[in-house]
Amino acid sequence: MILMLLGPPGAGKGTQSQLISERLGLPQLSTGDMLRAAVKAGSPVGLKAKKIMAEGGLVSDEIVIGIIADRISEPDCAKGFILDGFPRTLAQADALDDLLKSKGRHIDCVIELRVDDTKLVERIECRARETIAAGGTVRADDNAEALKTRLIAYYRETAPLIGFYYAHRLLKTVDGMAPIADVSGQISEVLNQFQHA
Ligand SMILES: Nc1ncnc2c1ncn2[C@@H]1O[C@H](COP(=O)(O)OP(=O)(O)O)[C@@H](O)[C@H]1O
Repeated sequence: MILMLLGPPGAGKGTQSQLISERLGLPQLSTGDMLRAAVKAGSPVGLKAKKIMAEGGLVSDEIVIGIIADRISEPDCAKGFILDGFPRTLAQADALDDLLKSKGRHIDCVIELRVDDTKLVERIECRARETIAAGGTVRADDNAEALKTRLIAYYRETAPLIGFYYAHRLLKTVDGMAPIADVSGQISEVLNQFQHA
C-alpha cells in the first residue's frame, strides 16, 4: 500500500506517519528527515539544501525527486511505503505519478491532516520549547522567520495538492486538531475502510 500524508508544517505528519509505519510495517519516507541527514553528513545534496532549509524555503524539485526515486527503488519499499513531506509541489506530484506508473504502481490513499492555521505557529513553538527542555537541539527552521517562509511555501506550492488528489479521488481528510491518539484512530478507520473496500 502506498500512502501519503499531506498537511502544513506542524500538522503532525511525522508523528502520524511513524505510527502508521509501526502499525502496517511499512517504511516511512520523510524527505525532511532525509535532507536533514544529508545536511548533517555534508553530502553534495546536503550542501545545496542547508541554507534553503534553514530559511524555510523549498529545496529544488530535481533534488527531492532524485532522492525519492532512489529511495522507493530499495527492497524495503516493495510492499509499500508512507510518504511524509513529499510531494510538496505539483511538479513533484506529477513526477511521482510518472515514477510509480513506470513501476506499474499507484498511490492508494492520501490523508490530509486538517489543522487550524492559527494553531500551527503555537504548535511549532511548543515543539521547540519541549525539545530544549529535553536537552535536544531545535531544528534550524523552527524559528519565527523561517516558519513564516515555510507557511508561505506551503500555501503557495503545497496546498494546491489537496485539490489535485481530491480530483484523483484519493483524498481522505482527518481532523488534525484532535489529540495524537484520536488522529491516529481516525486514520486507522480510513485505512480499515480502505482495506475492506
Ligand atoms: N518535498 C520537498 N520539496 C522541497 N523541499 C523539501 C521537501 N521535503 C522537505 N523539504 C525541505 O525540508 C524542510 C523540512 O521539511 P519537513 O521535515 O517535512 O518539515 P515540516 O513539515 O515541519 O515543514 C522544508 O522546509 C524544506 O526546506
